[in-house]
This record gives sequence, C-alpha cells and structure tokens, in this order.
Amino acid sequence: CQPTEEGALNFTEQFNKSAENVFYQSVLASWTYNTNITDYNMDKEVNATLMSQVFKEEWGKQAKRCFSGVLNNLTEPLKRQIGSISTLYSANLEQAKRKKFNLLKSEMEGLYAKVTVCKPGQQSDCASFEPTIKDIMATSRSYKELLYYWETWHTNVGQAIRDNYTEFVALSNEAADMDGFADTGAYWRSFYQSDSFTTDLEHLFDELKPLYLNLHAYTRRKLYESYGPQYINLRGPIPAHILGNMWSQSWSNIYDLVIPFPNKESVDVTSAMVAQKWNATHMFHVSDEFFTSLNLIPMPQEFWDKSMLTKPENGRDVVCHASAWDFYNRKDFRIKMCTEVNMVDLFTIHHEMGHIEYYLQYKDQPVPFRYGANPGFHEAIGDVLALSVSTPKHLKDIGLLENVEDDKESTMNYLLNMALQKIAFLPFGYLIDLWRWRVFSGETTPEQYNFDWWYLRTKYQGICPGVPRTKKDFDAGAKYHIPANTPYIRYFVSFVIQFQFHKALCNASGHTGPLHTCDIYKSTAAGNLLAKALQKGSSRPWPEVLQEIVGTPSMSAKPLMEYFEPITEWLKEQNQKNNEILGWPEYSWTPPIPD
Ligand SMILES: CC(=O)N[C@@H](CC(=O)O)C(=O)NC[C@H](CC1(C(=O)N[C@@H](Cc2ccc(O)cc2)C(=O)O)CCCC1)C(=O)O
Ligand SMILES: [Zn+2]
Repeated sequence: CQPTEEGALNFTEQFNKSAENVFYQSVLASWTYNTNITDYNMDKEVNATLMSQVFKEEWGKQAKRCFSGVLNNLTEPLKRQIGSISTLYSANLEQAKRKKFNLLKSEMEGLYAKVTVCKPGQQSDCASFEPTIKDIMATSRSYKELLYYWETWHTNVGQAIRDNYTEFVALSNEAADMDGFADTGAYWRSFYQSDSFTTDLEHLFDELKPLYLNLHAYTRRKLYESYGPQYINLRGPIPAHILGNMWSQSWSNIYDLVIPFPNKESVDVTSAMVAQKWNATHMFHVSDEFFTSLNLIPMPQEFWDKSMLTKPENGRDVVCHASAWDFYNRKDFRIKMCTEVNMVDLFTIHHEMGHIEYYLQYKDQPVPFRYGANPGFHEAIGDVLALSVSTPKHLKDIGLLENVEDDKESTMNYLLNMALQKIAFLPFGYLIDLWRWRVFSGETTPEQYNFDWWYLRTKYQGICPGVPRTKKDFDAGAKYHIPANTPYIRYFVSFVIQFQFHKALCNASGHTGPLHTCDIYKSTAAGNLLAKALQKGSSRPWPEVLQEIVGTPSMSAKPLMEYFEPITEWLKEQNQKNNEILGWPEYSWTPPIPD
C-alpha cells in the first residue's frame, strides 16, 4: 500500500466496497436472532460476528501498518476514516477470547429477553416483561403488587446475568486497551471527541437539577396523598416501584396521580387511539407522514415488508425492546418493536423512525461515516419530531383530541405531562454511565456493583428500593442497556440537545410564541435544515454540525429550561405553598415492608 493521500483514497474505497457485504451479513444474523431467539440463531449470530471481526481485524491492521506514520499528512475526511477503520474494539481479541466475548454478549441479551415473572404463589402463570410486566408497572396502583413485580423482576434478571457481566467487563476492557484506551469507558467517551465532555455533562446536570428537585418534591407530595404517610417520607427518597416505570426513569404513567387540574381534558390520548381502533401499522404510517410532511425521506417499501412491528403471536421468543436497524447495504432498514396501541408507544415509534431517517439521510456516506455526528444526535432526531406531535394542537390535528383549550390550566397539565417524561429522565440518563464508567475503570468492583448502583440512584434520582437489596443482587443488570452493552450517556445528551434542535427548527418554521406550543408539522424549511445535518453522518466534528443547525457549537440547557419555564415556575409555587423540602435529606430512610 502507498502511505500517501492517493493510497489512502484507494484503501478506503476498497474498504467501503467489501465492508457493506460483511456488515450486512452480521446485522442480518443479529436481526434473525433478535426476532427469533433460539440456540441455533444465537450460534449463527456469534459466528457472523466472528466473520465481521476477522474483516475488521484484517483492514484495521493494514490501516495501522500502512498509515499510522502519515495520518497527519492526510486530508481530514481520510484521516477520520482511517482512524475509524483502525479502531478494532472486540476484533482486537485473540480468537478464543473473541468467541467468549460474543457468546457472553448474546447470552446476556437472550437471558434478559426471556426472563419471566410469575404471579404471586403461582409458578405456572408466568409472563415476560413486554407487555405484561411493563403494563403492571404502568397501571397498578397497589403498593404491594408493584413491589412484588419490581422485586421479582430485579432479582430474576439481575442474578441471571451477574457473573456473565463481570467476565464480559474484563474482556471488553482488554479489547479497549488494545486500541490504546484506558478502559471501555474511555473508548465510549471518545465518541464525543471532547476533553471537557465529563465536566460539560456535570455542569449541564447542575443547571437542570433545580427543575428535577421541584418535580421530585411535587410528585412525592402527590404520592404521599395516594399511598399515605407510612410509605412516603416527605423528607426522604421515593420508593422506586411506584413511579409507573420499572426503572423510575419516566413518570408519565402516573400522570393521573399528579395531574395539576384533573377537571381539564387529559392529554393522554391512549383511549382515543383504542376507541378509533388504531393498530401498530397505522401508528407507523402516522409517524412516517409527519417525517414526509417535513420533506424528509419516507420509509422505503423494504422497511414495511421486513420490519417486525408487533410481538409475534406464535409465542416465538423475541427481544421486545424496541430498536432500529441499519443493514449497511443502503436499501434495507428495519424497526423491531412489540408495539402496543398507546400514546407512549406512538412517541417511541417516532424515536425509532428518527434512527431510520438518519440512516436514510447518510446512506451514501463511506461506511465509517454512517453514524451520528455523536451518539446523542442519533437519539435526538425522533424525539425532536415527537415534541411537535405531542402538542395538544397537533394531537387535535390528527383527530386524537377533541376540544383543545389554550388556558393556563390546560398548559400546566400538558407541560407537567412532558416534564414527567423529560425532566424525570435526566438524573437517570446521567447516572447509568457514571456507574458503568466506574465499573470499567475498576473503581467499582463486582463486590460493590449493587452498593454503588443504589448510592447513585439515591443521590441523583432521590429514589430508594422498596425492599432491602443485597450484594448478591445485580439491579443494574435489570436495565436492558447493561446486558446489551449499549452506552447510555447518549440519552442524557439527547434530552438536552433535542430542545436546542426543537428551538432552531421552530424558528426555521416561522413559529412565534412560547416554545412548548410549537409544532413544525409540514415545515419543509425546518425539515431541510435538519436533513442537511443528518446527511453528514459522522463525517464532520459534532460541534460544527450542531452550530449549523442551532447556531452554537456547544450543548446548552437553556432551550430545555425555556420550554419548561411555565411549569417549573408553577411547581416552585406549589412547593413553596406546601413548604416542601427540596431533595431528600433523610437519604437513608427506607419504607416499611408491607405484610
Ligand atoms: C440495532 C440497535 O441497537 N439500534 C439502536 C439505534 C442506533 O444506535 O442506531 C436502537 O434502536 N437502540 C434501542 C433503543 C430503544 C429505546 C431505548 O432503549 N430508550 C432508552 C432511553 C429513552 C427513553 C425514552 C425516550 O423517549 C428516549 C430514550 C430507554 O428506554 O431506557 C426504547 C424506547 C425508546 C428507545 C433506542 O432506540 O435508542
Ligand atoms: Zn434511540
């Protein structure tokens, strides 16, 4: 090979040609396993991953051998591509360790997907997480029942994968180390190419913390009124299992318990969707129509033909956790989702379709550039559009809301509902990788996995387990992204920048008035501004791409705070009226165990 610009151009063109086929095979094998969990398909996934690792190793070693001395003489795009091709991660490992790494990962995914929880005292009547357990956590208002499902789920899945995870961490660190990273956490943080990344995140969280404390205090008061003083300490953390979500990461399912003005029309349109006999396919078409109204690319026919939009009836084991898939052949893009007809899933569909739109927009980039400007960008796209779709005005436009009133009380109801989804999430989105970076760096040993987990969960989220947890438990493992080894800080980044994007697209659409009323539906100006950024994939540094859309090269909490300003003021007033304590000074309090 020639270590010249010319040679690098040649090298990357050759790589791109063969990469598409290899990556397609590997993604297809993963898709087949995720949509039909059998030992045979797991074996095929492991082997297909081995093939793509061999490919990456070949090209990565060649790239390093040929260009490591001349990287700085190459033009930026070639330098970025060669750098990406040279980063091997698990393909660094020697054969036996590589196989073990793949096996552990596939096994943990399969175990997580197949864990069931049985009805109290009935070992014959057991159900999987989606939809059954998920729905119980969302709709049950029985403290005792919620606690049973919370505890059994965490114990069953955590203990199932605990030992695999410890072994997996060691192999993952070894692989990252061979790329020159201190550990896997350092490798993951490198996706953001910023030495100030962790301090930027800390500053953002500190800026947003008052919003969370006010929402937390108000919600705790409402839960106190519902569950009584024996289970809620107004100066302590909230029991984790009564917030409407298995991980207390989104509180929108307890909207009915906290709605400020119950006499006003509720913005939860699930009942309207059911009454109008919406089904999964229709929900996806409604989402697709929103994307095309912005002059974005429609879902291709192959998407409709090959996606899995609902949980198979025939009892096949599938990974129900929703996901979007790029098959790297510029034609095949799919979503796998066990869709239920409800409002939360309508927004999840927009989230997943945001991934597909990004894949479509950058599909003609060289393979190393077919990623988000940073992973947070990829997570933000769908949510940005969902911010418009969730406005009462838009829900009325698509026939899901009857009369929409524009008075203060309706605004408070709407913004509180959004806060239960977006503000409640912030500490959770922040702490997951705080915990994982410490695990990868070795600061958190397997002995301390669970202690550190609950230390961070109480410190940042102001929640506590409803029953004592021991170090035999592995509660972090009960969250999909840990066994799936999917980084999580991308969601915290997304929840901040999606409001920067929203504000910029609203301006581009000519919106005037408060940010929370903006609906960019049918604005091709907004869509074109977004598309330009998406087409770049990961070919340009993310601050440059961010600057192009929102006018500033750095993450800012200001647009999020502007969006929620009316409700944060209202919450402050409520909390002052009730003399609420903000925070949980009695942080070691735990609730009594129901008999
Ligand atoms: C092949 C592959 O893996 N593809 C990637 C995409 C890619 O990398 O190209 C992918 O599809 N990942 C799955 C993951 C699914 C979801 C998720 O896990 N969400 C987080 C946090 C959150 C919560 C609320 C919210 O509004 C937004 C995010 C959680 O539920 O904790 C589930 C529901 C929403 C998104 C996803 O789509 O990000
Ligand atoms: Zn996502």
